[in-house]
Order: sequence, then C-alpha cells, then structure tokens
Amino acid sequence: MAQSVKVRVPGTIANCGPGFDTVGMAGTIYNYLELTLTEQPGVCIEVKGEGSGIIPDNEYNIAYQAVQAVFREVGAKQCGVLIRMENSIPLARGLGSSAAAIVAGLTAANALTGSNLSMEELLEMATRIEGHPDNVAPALYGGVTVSIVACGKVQCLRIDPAAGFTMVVAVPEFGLSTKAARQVLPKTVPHRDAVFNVGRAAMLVGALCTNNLSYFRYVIDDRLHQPYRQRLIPGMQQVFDAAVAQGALGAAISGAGPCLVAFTQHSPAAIGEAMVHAFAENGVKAHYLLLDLDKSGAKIIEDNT
Ligand SMILES: Nc1ncnc2c1ncn2[C@@H]1O[C@H](COP(=O)(O)OP(=O)(O)O)[C@@H](O)[C@H]1O
Ligand SMILES: N[C@@H](CCOP(=O)(O)O)C(=O)O
Repeated sequence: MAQSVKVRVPGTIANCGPGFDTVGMAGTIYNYLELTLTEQPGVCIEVKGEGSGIIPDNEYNIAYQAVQAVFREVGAKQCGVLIRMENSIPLARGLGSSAAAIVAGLTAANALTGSNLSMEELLEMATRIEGHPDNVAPALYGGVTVSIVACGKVQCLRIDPAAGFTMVVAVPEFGLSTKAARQVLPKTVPHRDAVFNVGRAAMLVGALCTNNLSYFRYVIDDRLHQPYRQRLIPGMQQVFDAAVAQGALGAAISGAGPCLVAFTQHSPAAIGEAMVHAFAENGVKAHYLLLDLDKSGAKIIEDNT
C-alpha cells in the first residue's frame, strides 16, 4: 500500500503592526495537504478550493518544492509523489498562503521520511524558501511567534497569550502579491521611524506576555511598511478607523495585505461589518472572517506510513 500522510496548516497574520518580518500569529483558517509516495516517477498535484486553476500543478508548485527540499536534505531516494491540496486560505491576501504551502510540504515530507528533521531545522528550511520567518514560524508552531535571524540561524520564541482575542479580517476581492507589496518598501527609513517601531514592537510582545491587551491601542501602529503600502490598499485608514470606532483594540495590515485585521475581545461581527462597509465606501468589495488564535500549528491528521 502506498505510504501517505495528511497535514493541516493554519493561515497566519504577519507583522501585526510594528513587528515587520518578525511577529506572526496563527489563525483558525486552514489548508490541508495529503502527500503520497508513488511507484511511478514524477509529480501529480490536485488542488481544490482556493487557488484551484491558479496554483501550479507541476514542479513549480511551492509545496512540491518544499517536499523535494526535505528529500534532498535527508537523502531520501527519489520517487514519484501525489499531492492533494484542499485550500481555505485565500492567495495573495496576506494570510500566509504561501507559508502554509511551504510548511505543509516540509511537514508531510518529513513525516514520510522518518521525521529526521527537527522543528528548528524545518523552520530554517521554511524561512529559506519563504524569505522571511514571520509567517512560516506561526504556521509551523501555532500561537504567536517572534522570530529573527541571528548568528546565521532563525531564532524563534512562541507566546501563548492567556487572554483570548479575535482577529477580525476584512478580505478585499482584489489580490496583492507579497512580492509586489515588498517592492514598494524603502531601502532606508528615518531614525525616528525606526525608534517608533522598536518601542511598539517591544511593547506589543510585552502586552501579549503580560495579558495587557489594552496596550494594543498604543502599539498596533507602524512606520516601516504600512505608510508605503497604504496606496496599494484603497480605504486602509478608513477601515482601521471604523474598526477602532466599533471597539477594536487596534487594526493593521495583515501580512503584506490587502487583508486588514482588527484585534478585539468584544463585538467581532459588528467590527467586521464596519470594516466591510468602510471598504465599500472606498469602492472595494470585501467580506470578513472571524479567526481565533490557532495553537496547534502544522498538524499531521492522517498517517499511513
Ligand atoms: N496554497 C498554495 N499552494 C501552492 N502555492 C502557493 C499557495 N499559496 C501561494 N502560493 C504561491 O506562492 C507565491 C506567493 O504567493 P502570494 O499569494 O504572494 O503569497 P501569500 O498568499 O502568502 O500572500 C505565488 O507564486 C503562489 O503561486
Ligand atoms: N513580513 C511580510 C509578511 C508577508 O505576509 P503574507 O501573508 O502577505 O505573505 C511582509 O510584510 O512582506
């Protein structure tokens, strides 16, 4: 019987305001990937849900590339693979779709080749493929993660905030690739803007660790990426203002956008409606999602090894 595993990986909300390329949160929206080793060589990829007809179904598929990276790393004999993807995470919206695909491929291939790679090694590989750790870390570990590259390695701390909160995500109809949203960022920023973010990123992490979520109102802000991406997301500030006026603790771009996320402990649906209405007033059709913090990260849900 062919060996196979099925993994579930959460979507992620990166940056969270001041934590550019560092802070990330896993949300309760999931992609599923089933990886089967086949006798006949080659790759067969089936995609259902988000990205069907768009995501490459050949060797250019980023999940397949992650699978191959594990096979090379552990010296597994080359064989054919069948990949079945069932996606709920929308592409090019800033919900970590590419990160989920990479982590799913790495996790499934590792499980099928004897689980020789540690979580730290998988994080290292995922970061190398994605290019930054703030999505792949929470996709792998779950919860809230703070990640940096130091001494040539990814260092990651996971936070499990005791205080619960909801992430209200306004999802516009248009897409924005992470690559395009990174191209508009400046090479340098004024020293005062760097100081602005350092303090807020530190206090964001502190607020999560000490369950002082009321501090979100002061720290969910940014001068390193949001001001430059605002022109790519019509109505961004109006959506932020509408969320806070409806009681949100704070609002930010989700990842590289165009999704916008509001953090709240009350009235999530009312906040979602207000965000969608504010987008509509700026000519943007959108819907909203209510996500809780996922605490599992990448999870093997079927194992036929
Ligand atoms: N679920 C997925 N499965 C396979 N490839 C994906 C998936 N999501 C995104 N990708 C690929 O990753 C690349 C970056 O996608 P993008 O949409 O910009 O990232 P994100 O969705 O994380 O914002 C694109 O080339 C896209 O084809
Ligand atoms: N720090 C990155 C986060 C990208 O997140 P994604 O969900 O849009 O892939 C950035 O802001 O570019």
